[in-house]
Amino acid sequence: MKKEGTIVVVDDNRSMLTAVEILLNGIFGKVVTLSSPNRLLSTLREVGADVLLLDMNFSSGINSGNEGLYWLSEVKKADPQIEVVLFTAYADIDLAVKAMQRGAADFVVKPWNNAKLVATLQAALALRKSRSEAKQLGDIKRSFSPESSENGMFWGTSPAMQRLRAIVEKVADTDANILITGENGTGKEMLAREIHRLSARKDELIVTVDLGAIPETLFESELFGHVKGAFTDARTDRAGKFEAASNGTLFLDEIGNLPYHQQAKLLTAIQSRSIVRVGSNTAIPVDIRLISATNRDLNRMVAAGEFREDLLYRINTIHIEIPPLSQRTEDIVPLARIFLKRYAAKYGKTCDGFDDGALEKMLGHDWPGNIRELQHTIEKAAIMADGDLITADELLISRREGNAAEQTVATTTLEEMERSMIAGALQRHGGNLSAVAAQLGVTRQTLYNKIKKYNL
Ligand SMILES: Nc1ncnc2c1ncn2[C@@H]1O[C@H](COP(=O)(O)OP(=O)(O)OP(=O)(O)O)[C@@H](O)[C@H]1O
Repeated sequence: MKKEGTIVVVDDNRSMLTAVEILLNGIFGKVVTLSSPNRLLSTLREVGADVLLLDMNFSSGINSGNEGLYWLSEVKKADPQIEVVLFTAYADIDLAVKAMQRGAADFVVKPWNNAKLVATLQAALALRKSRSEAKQLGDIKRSFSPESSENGMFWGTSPAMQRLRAIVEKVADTDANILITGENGTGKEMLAREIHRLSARKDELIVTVDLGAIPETLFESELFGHVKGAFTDARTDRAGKFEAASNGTLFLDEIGNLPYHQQAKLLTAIQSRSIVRVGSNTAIPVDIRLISATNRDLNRMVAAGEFREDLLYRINTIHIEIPPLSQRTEDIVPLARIFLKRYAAKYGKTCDGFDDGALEKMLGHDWPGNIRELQHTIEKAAIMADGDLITADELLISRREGNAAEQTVATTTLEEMERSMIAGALQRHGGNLSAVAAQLGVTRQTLYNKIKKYNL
């Protein structure tokens, strides 16, 4: 067989490096070894690497795999086409999942099996070739079709979603303000985008504002813009989200998190259909279609004096409540199949279905994190999958069992665990919400909600 492909191997254990070099030299076109990642980026460039075999832990660092993750992202930044296979002494599923989510092609656990290591590197090399061909093809295709419906919304067959779909089809093409409610991860943002796509404004922008995530001091300038000199950092005139969304759709996510005193400013803009940039006196007309979303009970908040009734009245001309996944069980398996197809393609896996045990496990779980939880579970399963069918063991979900009293105890413990995990991550990342959200695998919004919930 023709020897091809350039493989770079980085590991600080020299005897291991020699063993791998001898093994791979007989199989690949060129093998380059490095005992430290210091010159990694320049070496990859100089030798034109196809695949990098990267150790997750270097003896100088802590054995947390962070150094490997760091180099993985540096390499992908420098050349997204290089395939990276991670070498780890720890059969740590979470680390492997994290690495693959950040673009690694696969991972091999030490002590390694020679045949498995070679097969994994060969698969990564083949992946690199087919990706670069697909990229060329994709570039050509994209130039002909500007819209991609690849990750579109799945409605499913449950009566609840069918009813909801009928409402959406009726109202999408009007300018009615829509309020979408539902638990975390039920697909509120996805539905907002679908409504925009079905509306006459579909060729204009849908601009999303995460109301829970804007610092109080920046609220007005983010939403309404500012003029030069309005405050110290205002060096130029700048439009806000309302103006950016003009002629299109403004999606106000987590509207229930908007502090009370700012609700009046939002109401004024919606009512007058105009905004005034901070530091200016001139009203600028804006033509927006408003969609808002929250997982909180706004009627209860109104009753508790936390949400303005007049604002609620304005934003919920049409109210759509998305049911939790546990109330649309007929949609679980079809959704899981959609996600499996997506992630098997992403991670170059051949699995294309679930065995009976996996189906039973999926249907027996109540999915408190809804579609997002299902999606993450299937992504992890696709990463871990070895065969053609996903098995129950590859679906890493926790069953909720036991009587009600036991469940309460379990929930409290889980909440405590969650609180301390978030608190720890916040401390580690110096309060940087984006970094914490990325580490914990949740959206900034979910993180924000939990920070509020746990008073962190
Ligand atoms: N009907 C659907 N079909 C396919 N994928 C979906 C559907 N609904 C949600 N998803 C996927 O589930 C994930 C969560 O969806 P989304 O962010 O819209 O939920 P959300 O209710 O806005 O969550 P949160 O309240 O936490 O912000 C996304 O990755 C989305 O792509």
